[in-house]
Amino acid sequence: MSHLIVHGGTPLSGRIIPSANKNAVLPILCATLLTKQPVRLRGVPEITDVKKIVEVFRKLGSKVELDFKTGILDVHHADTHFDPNVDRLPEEMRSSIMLVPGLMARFGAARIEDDVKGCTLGAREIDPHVEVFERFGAQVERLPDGLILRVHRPLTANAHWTDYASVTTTENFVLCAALADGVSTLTNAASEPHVQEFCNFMSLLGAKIEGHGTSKLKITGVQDLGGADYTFTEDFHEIVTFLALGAITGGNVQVKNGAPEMFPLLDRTFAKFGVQIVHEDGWSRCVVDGPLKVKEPFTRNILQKVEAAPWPYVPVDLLPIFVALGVKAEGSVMFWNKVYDGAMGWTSELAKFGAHAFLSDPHRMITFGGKPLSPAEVESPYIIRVAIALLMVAASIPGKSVIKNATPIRRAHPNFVEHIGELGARMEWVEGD
Ligand SMILES: CC(=O)N[C@H]1[C@@H](OP(=O)(O)OP(=O)(O)OC[C@H]2O[C@@H](n3ccc(=O)[nH]c3=O)[C@H](O)[C@@H]2O)O[C@H](CO)[C@@H](O)[C@@H]1O
Ligand SMILES: C=C(OP(=O)(O)O)C(=O)O
Repeated sequence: MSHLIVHGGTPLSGRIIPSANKNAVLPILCATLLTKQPVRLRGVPEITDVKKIVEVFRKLGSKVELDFKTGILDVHHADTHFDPNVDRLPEEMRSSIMLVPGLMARFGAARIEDDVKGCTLGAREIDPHVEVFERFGAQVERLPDGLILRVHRPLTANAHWTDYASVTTTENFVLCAALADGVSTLTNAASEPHVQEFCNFMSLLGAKIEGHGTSKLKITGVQDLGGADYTFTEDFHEIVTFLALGAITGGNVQVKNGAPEMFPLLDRTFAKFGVQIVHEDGWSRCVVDGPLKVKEPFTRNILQKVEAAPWPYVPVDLLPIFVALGVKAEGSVMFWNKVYDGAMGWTSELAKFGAHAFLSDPHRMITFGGKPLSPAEVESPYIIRVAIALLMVAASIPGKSVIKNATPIRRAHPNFVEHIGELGARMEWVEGD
């Protein structure tokens, strides 16, 4: 287990270039299984989830050359083999489930391990995925530790309408439909920036997708997909995180941002905490004027609030980042996670800093910010962005804090500590129990 020692109190300032978005990189890596042509990916981040997928590709006989220094990954699934009774897929990461379509399309069989749950955010169902696989013709067999899926190829095109806009279910639908026989449609598709990036990559491989970025996708199956040379775009999660780190420490951070058109709601959310975000010439910067202060709503007797839900709402993965600002900013804010039922239970860790955060119910938390904070030893749940939020609070308090079990950060953010060190952050990893 890795812990982070944070020496807080230094305003973070400077320019920083974000990495690629884990939630775009992983489905794109899984998509490469659908083609027998070589694929080159550029800007691949050095994160543990990427390493796990690459390891499984190598075990299955695919050729992978990966250099994290240049960020270039060459993958060629030419001599790939798979036996669902022998081969296992990576666990403790949600993206594992997106290896299923490639395996089904190539080998007519795939597995889902029971532990494809990823961050401990609450219920993370596999049923919407299984329904998609069944729609494409899969027969499902229950094992003690997972599922085996068998299917005749090519997969059968279909029209499907999901219960809710699920990110990885949408990606799995597109992966299955790309090589299916006929035209498939998905209603209630997810449209997060990483889903859009994934669809762009699929189109580059030769998939025929209409409706990118909307809630209805139409995919016309093709016989084969080709190769590609693709460069990842900047991760909007990292952009928001770096800007928020600048704001919470009273610094001045500028982040490269090639897609400011994705930011209007995020900018307004920052403004609720008294933080102005300025986008200029491909860069975004945070501007703070004195201590953070919550913007009072005009409506009397209601709380300021941040509602997180599937895109185009504020993404649930960014909610903890705004909670950290809520702890710091003077005033009260209600945070509402409309997606997960177990993502808000870390108020007790915030209290160790002296923060006042109240868990109203499994989906809602209220911060009463601006209380005096002091350094503390806190423990992160297995949730990437909560580890970061705790780090943010610690970075804003003069003195030494410890974030125990901060390892999940390494699942999504390459060399995070070194990276923000360039902005003046003073932190180090230590190994322990
Ligand atoms: C690898 C990857 O891309 N992971 C992301 C992906 O996970 P993932 O694709 O697993 O998330 P889903 O969009 O499927 O939602 C996860 C869970 O939330 C619940 N749910 C979701 C939406 C909804 O309207 N109602 C509802 O109940 C369900 O229990 C569901 O199982 O999207 C999540 C939501 O943006 C992010 O937190 C994860 O970082
Ligand atoms: C929750 C996340 O990832 P996963 O779905 O892989 O757990 C995340 O990226 O914040």
